[in-house]
Amino acid sequence: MKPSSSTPLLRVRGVAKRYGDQVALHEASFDLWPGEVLAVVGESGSGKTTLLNAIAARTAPDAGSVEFLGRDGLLQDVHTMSQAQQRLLARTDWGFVHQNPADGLRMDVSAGANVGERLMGLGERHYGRLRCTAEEWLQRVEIDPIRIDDAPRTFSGGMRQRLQIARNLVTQPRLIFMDEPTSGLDVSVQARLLDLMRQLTRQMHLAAIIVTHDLAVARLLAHRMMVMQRGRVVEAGLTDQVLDDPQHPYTQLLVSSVLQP
Ligand SMILES: Nc1ncnc2c1ncn2[C@@H]1O[C@H](COP(=O)(O)OP(=O)(O)OP(=O)(O)O)[C@@H](O)[C@H]1O
Repeated sequence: MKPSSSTPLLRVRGVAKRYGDQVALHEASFDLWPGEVLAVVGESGSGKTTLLNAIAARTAPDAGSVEFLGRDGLLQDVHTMSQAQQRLLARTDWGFVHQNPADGLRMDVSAGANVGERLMGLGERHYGRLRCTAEEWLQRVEIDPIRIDDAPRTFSGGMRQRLQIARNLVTQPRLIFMDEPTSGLDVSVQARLLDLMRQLTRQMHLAAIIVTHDLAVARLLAHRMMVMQRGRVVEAGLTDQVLDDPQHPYTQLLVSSVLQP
């Protein structure tokens, strides 16, 4: 398809997934624009992670299409590309921040190597440049560069998450997927991480899809949100509009349960 100013970064149409008899995801469709942050919210088991994994080509959907706007300006279906193309996308234009940092980091190699690895994957071999870029990125995510040779298993939970973000952003991706990036962290650590994520997405004009069960995360980070219940998108819209004036009874319940003391 030819690019135009009305071409989204990501075009998702009718994506569906079942596990055996169980429908985990009914047809989901949406567009995501460059620099836009979309939150996917809903209770446990509502299909958020299934949707995220289907979009990020981590699992194959049973139906539907996911098209991504390449640097050549063309939309390409990520599920019909070769595995080599998918891998290239995953380590260049896309990032994936896991809920558990151990799934996204190499816990026993140095922080510097964790950040430099994606650059090396793109052909950078100059040790001095790799180290310098890793130091810059540690600083950007508020990790003291003095820790560059330490392994993430010696880091706190918040530091590990920030390192995961640095590792993903070093290749200047255009889209980042995040699966419950702040859950399991102390409230003050969460607040700092959210602040950092907001700052980086804005500075880098980075689009993001963030799966969260926490409406406060959506409120703080997302331009738009989608609410899921039992595998269906039941409401979607601008974040403030959805949270301040929820239309669907399930969204109303979610919002009111947060407001209750
Ligand atoms: N690999 C799998 N095999 C079988 N069923 C699965 C698998 N993955 C997910 N499911 C089922 O699909 C449904 C949606 O799960 P999913 O993990 O997408 O929900 P979720 O909203 O991300 O939940 P949570 O917030 O708990 O991670 C659930 O009923 C789940 O049990």
